[in-house]
Amino acid sequence: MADQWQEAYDFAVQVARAAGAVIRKAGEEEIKVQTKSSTVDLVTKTDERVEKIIIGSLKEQFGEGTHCFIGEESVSKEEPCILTDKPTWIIDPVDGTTNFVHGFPFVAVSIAFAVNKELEFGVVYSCMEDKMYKARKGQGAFCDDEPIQVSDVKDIHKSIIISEHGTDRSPEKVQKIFSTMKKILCIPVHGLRGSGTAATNMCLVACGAVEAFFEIGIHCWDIAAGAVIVREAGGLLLDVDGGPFDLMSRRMVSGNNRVIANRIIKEIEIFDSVRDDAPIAKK
Ligand SMILES: Nc1ncnc2c1ncn2[C@@H]1O[C@H](CO)[C@@H](O)[C@H]1OP(=O)(O)O
Ligand SMILES: [Mg+2]
Repeated sequence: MADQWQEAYDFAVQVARAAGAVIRKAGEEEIKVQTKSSTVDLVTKTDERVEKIIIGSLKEQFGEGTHCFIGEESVSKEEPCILTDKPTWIIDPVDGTTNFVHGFPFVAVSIAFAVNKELEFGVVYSCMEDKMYKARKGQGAFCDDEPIQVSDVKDIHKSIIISEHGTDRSPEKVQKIFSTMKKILCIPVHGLRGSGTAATNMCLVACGAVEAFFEIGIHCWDIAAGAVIVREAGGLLLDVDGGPFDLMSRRMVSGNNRVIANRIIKEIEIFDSVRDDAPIAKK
């Protein structure tokens, strides 16, 4: 059964490419913006439309009842966000919505597939750059069909680290985020970056452009596909406290190796975040 999910993997690549073309076209037209959890948490008709296209194509191909779906826009309409043992697609139709709205050219379609709660493959299409990142468990990671690998830098002083500011603007959280960034910058590292899309950030770790990406507040759909790509490129995933990575925890460090990841973890000021799979009343 080694190739059981090959058809699904190939189909996910096709669907991501088609979704990216829809996003590129929508970016040329007027974009109407709405907000979700706060005034800086943006959503557009394109996010909803592209998610419907992706889930519609997958349901048509693989049947309605057998596969489950966790999609950013469906979850924000209160559909459940629970990972079960069933084959499950985890989808962010437009990762980097703020970038999309502003014309900042990093926007990704992220599609992952998990079975028995284990990620089988991930596809990230960085649609403005037209770069297709993909990985399947045990088969390596690729960008536009070329194998990719994490960087071999072990000296933190020679690293670039990526993170994001998130959408929570409470001064206490912003203070912790900036305090962490200040400490990392002053190690010192070569640089701090942020592309505005978690999925793309993970691909930048996977292809060796940066050494690590960490964030608290991201959701499972932002990082599920990237998680497979980072692992298959030789990198690792950890919790921000150094423990095992938990896809639903909304916390993650992805690094090229443990030396770099551990050094970053030493500086991270952790703040609370409500798990993706928490009961809806708690969110
Ligand atoms: N509350 C949150 N805190 C931190 N990052 C978030 C977030 N909600 C979404 N993100 C994601 O983190 C990156 C930027 O911070 C984007 O990938 C963004 O995804 P989105 O564009 O799909 O919302
Ligand atoms: Mg996202």
